[in-house]
Amino acid sequence: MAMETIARKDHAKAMENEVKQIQKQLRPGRPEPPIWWSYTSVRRYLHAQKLCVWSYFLELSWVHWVVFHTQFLLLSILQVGPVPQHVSFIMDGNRRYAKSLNKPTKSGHEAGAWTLLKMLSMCKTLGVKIVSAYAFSIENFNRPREEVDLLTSLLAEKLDEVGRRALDRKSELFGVRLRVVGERSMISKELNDRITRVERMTDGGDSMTLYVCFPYTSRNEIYHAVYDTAESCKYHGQAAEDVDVRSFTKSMFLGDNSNRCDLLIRTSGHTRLSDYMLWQVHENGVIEFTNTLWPDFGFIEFFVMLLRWSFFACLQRRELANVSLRSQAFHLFKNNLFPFKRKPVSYEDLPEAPQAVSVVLKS
Ligand SMILES: CC(C)=CCC/C(C)=C/CC/C(C)=C/COP(=O)(O)OP(=O)(O)O
Repeated sequence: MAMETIARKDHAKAMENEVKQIQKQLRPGRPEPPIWWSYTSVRRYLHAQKLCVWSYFLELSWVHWVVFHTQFLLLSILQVGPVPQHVSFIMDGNRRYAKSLNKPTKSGHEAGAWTLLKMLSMCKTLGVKIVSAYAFSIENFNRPREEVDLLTSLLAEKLDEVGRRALDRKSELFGVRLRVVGERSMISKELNDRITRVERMTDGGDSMTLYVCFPYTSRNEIYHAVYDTAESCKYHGQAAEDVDVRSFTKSMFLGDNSNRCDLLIRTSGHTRLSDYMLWQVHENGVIEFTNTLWPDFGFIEFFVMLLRWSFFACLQRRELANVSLRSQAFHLFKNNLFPFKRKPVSYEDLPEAPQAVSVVLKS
């Protein structure tokens, strides 16, 4: 037992040293290429329509500059309204994308990984605090061996890249904290160690958390939460009544962030959840489906979804505050057109505060 503890401590120490070394190597600015909020799908459309000249025009650096700043401006406008706290993606359609271009499956998954980086960069600019992505479901282990190996090695590679960018001050992803959640007992020890290393590297990130679900299914997560809760009750001698939704939610893979998925997006035309985020999408959460294949999913479509979400969040909040659109418009006009000063009310004139207040949400 003692030997085992010593060995575990040695292993943890060795990993910590390795992380420090990587951080040291990364610090003296070896910048990654910028993640342009590129317009791949627009360019692909132009190529398909044989409008290649326009496509080359989009490649010009000053056009890039204009597009980048327009996108930045639009996101800044969006920030005026409510912004989703947690955005989640079901990244579907990578293989169909590769097939449509007569390319190997690998290039589809690589393009998909790049799209995820683009979405991360956009979400971070917007101020989204949590992003999660379905990178691999437990059922995906039934795919051909070569594809499973390809996906696992791509994931390891891309996680390193996210880690590097998260530590690079010049990168759009600086300050991102990375977590890989799911049935990690199903992946090899080497990959688990590599993931843990990147997780530790990005531990200090406080601008956004990225949860990569790998290998994951919601039912498996719920099973683990039930199991852990039962075990904890047994250990602490608690009764079933002591378990509430809040503590149960906390014991899920996403911990404190398990109950807050505001916007879930699934690409490629399938309108099902495929056992993903069943617990996390809360009562006011919105699910968006689009026919676009994941690697083609770009700024415009994402922006429209965010705008729609923001609009409905505004309506919901107004409904909760019990203020009608008409009365809001009336007050807006009244206050702006006839800005009469109200008579000041002295503190003594106010009625006495009630002894107790009960707040009930109107159904
Ligand atoms: C940084 C990081 C975490 C990268 C993740 C890499 C990545 C994009 C993984 C997605 C893998 C996947 C199973 C996609 C589903 O498309 P599909 O293969 O089911 O395509 P299809 O619907 O066309 O068959």
